[in-house]
Amino acid sequence: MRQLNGLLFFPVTPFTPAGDLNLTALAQHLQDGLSSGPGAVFVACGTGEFHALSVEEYAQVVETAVRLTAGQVPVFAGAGGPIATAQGQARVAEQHGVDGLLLMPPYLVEAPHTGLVRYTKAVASATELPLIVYHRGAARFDPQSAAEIAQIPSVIGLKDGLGDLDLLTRIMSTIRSTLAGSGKSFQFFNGMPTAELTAPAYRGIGVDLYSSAVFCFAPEIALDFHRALVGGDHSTVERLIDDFFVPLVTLRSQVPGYAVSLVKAGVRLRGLDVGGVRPPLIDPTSEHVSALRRILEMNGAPASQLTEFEPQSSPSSVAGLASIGSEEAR
Ligand SMILES: O=C([O-])C(=O)C[C@H](O)[C@@H](O)C(=O)[O-]
Repeated sequence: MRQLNGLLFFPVTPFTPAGDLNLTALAQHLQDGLSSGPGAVFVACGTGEFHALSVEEYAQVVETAVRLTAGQVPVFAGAGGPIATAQGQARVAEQHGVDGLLLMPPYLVEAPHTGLVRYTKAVASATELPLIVYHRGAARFDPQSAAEIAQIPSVIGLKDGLGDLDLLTRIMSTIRSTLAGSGKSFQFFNGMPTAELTAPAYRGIGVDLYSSAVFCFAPEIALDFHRALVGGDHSTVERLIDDFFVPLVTLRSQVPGYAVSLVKAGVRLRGLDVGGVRPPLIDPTSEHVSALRRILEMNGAPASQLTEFEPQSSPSSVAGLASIGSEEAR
């Protein structure tokens, strides 16, 4: 397949107020995102609450994404969990015509590198699809094991969500020398939560591609940042980091899981009702949603499109954190 480029769109998965899959809202969300010109669509991944989808829902999300995208850009789908589940997802995604898979880290267990290599090979053996391996959580490779998976013919890339640039530089170097002369091209991705914040640092070690969850709810800001970064417009990069991404990450860091639930709240704030998140994630408190609204407004996100939002949960564990507001949001 052709090399990926541009800004990578990781859509949310909308739910109805009753908590069911909302395919109508998903179609709208995909159309909105596609109209802003992403480089690829990655459905049912972290931002898309991969961990919370049933087998049937996964198939519906993938089918909708492939149909709506209609070949404009490549579509990748998440796959993971128990080997048989990941293999089943890979087959379903392949039947629906996706262009590739993002292999999610295994849950719960910690495994040695040899086990992670075997896991990757087992999923790869079930499909013809190209695979990008997500380097995050329990899936921590060292340079040698990363080079081993890079030699699996269908593995085309590594998406780093660890943020250890020392390790990643050594992994990249080992993969480069391992694949030298093989003719195989291999891509690296910055897959950190709110990847824009670290995008300049990743670019410094040669990783230009990154996933953007912000693209879901503020595509104009995500694209301005991407253009500035690619074009070497340092003052715009710094301005957006200072005025938008740092306040957003400060807010995001208040509660585990906000990397996803704040994104969903952001999509709602911009006018599309994509519902809340499924447990174990929780929706942001109304104070945190107000802080997000302020961050958007201060960065020129049109206020006229902002809609009110009633959070579904305000657990006591976050009540004391609700003070994040005008000061920190600035
Ligand atoms: O699986 C996922 O959704 C991601 O890892 C991508 C996110 O878009 C992340 O990079 C972010 O929050 O910008």
